[in-house]
Amino acid sequence: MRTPAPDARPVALTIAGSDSGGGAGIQADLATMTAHGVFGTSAITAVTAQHTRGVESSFALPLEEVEAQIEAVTGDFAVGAAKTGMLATTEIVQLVADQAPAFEFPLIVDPVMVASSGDRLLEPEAERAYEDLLSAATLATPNADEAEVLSGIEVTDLESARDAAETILETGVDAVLLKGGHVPGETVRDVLVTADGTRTFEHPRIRTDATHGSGCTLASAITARLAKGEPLEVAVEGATDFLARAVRYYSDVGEGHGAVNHAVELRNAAAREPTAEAVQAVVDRFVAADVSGLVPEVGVNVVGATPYAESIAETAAVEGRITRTLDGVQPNRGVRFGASSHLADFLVSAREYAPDLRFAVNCRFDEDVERALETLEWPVAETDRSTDPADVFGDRETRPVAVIDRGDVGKEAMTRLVAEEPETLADRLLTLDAEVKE
Ligand SMILES: Cc1ncc(CO)c(N)n1
Repeated sequence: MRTPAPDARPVALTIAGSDSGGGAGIQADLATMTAHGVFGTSAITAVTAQHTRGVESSFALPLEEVEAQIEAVTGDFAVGAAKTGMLATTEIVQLVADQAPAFEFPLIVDPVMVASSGDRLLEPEAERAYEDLLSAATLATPNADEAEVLSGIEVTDLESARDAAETILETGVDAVLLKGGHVPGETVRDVLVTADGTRTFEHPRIRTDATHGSGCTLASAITARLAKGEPLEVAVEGATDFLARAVRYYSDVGEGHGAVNHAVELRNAAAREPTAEAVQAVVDRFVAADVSGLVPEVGVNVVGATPYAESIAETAAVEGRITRTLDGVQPNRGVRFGASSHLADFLVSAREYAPDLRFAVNCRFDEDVERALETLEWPVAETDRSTDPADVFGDRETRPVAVIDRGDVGKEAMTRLVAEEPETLADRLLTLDAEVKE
């Protein structure tokens, strides 16, 4: 028999409703906990028939069954943190409020009242019972509408958000994270208020309605991080960053707006090795074909971004670039993440507007290259220091495959090729090389 190799992980608990649509509720919570390396347990309060367009029906479980689930989990597991989501009825809110003082772990209360589709998920009478539950909680995570219900203060800006959060603190909850997603503006500001003060977490707003599951995902990310032992502010910062990516790279599922992507970080991490291998394969083709004729003074680099890359650290490139040798071209060192600065920065900026672009290579620019590009009739864009990447990559119809920079005093002229796939990138450079040699 084989020796088992147990994997001990922190445990988190979600007390929430089931979303048959998978984006929100228990399904979002468990996926988010898994994505954080935490073992997720659950107590289901209600079953909803739901999809990306709305809630078709909702059925609250008998109180004893909710209680039995919470007791089953807390009586056996070393729960590190718990969260509540949809609690559906006054009785369930009251049940959790009665149990919460005995919890030996932090409790995050996401006071779910209305789904992003506009459908109610809590009976209106239950709103008052939340005060009891909050008195035993570590953190409440209301959105602007829920904060208004809980505090009586309409949240329209930072100041009213702080006022509402401070009013909610009077219930006895240790901290309030008032989420800014529902407050208009180019920047989303989530305000964390505790007895010690206020801290704001800012993210550029993402132009999408695919926010189904965002509240559940944020609260679960905080819960998972607290279960792992992160201090509250660190957990909130990490969780808001996690959600920003989950929204930008949302799951385009269902006929409605889609759902947040709980797996982005996991998938991005898993894509690192294949991305580095793809860059290496492109480099190998350039070495085999000997692209010496296209190598500029500064050398050639090949950069590959993981599918959800937003920083240079998430791009792989040749350390020391590819340079000319006596017989052909050679990479100076291996492929490593964060090895390129210029070309990687170019690719990361392009990805702000063309997020499916994943690979780039730079090469020489001169009259021969310009002539070859004209013959090939590729879409070409021209940039200089002042060009905004939005103008180059913003429109999918006119997206260039080559971007030329004619250079400046002390700055070598350069061609950059981009592609969605590594093979396409290599084909393009080799085609250009052949055309230049014509
Ligand atoms: C089950 C469930 N919980 C929470 C939300 C909030 O989005 C939802 N839509 N469905």
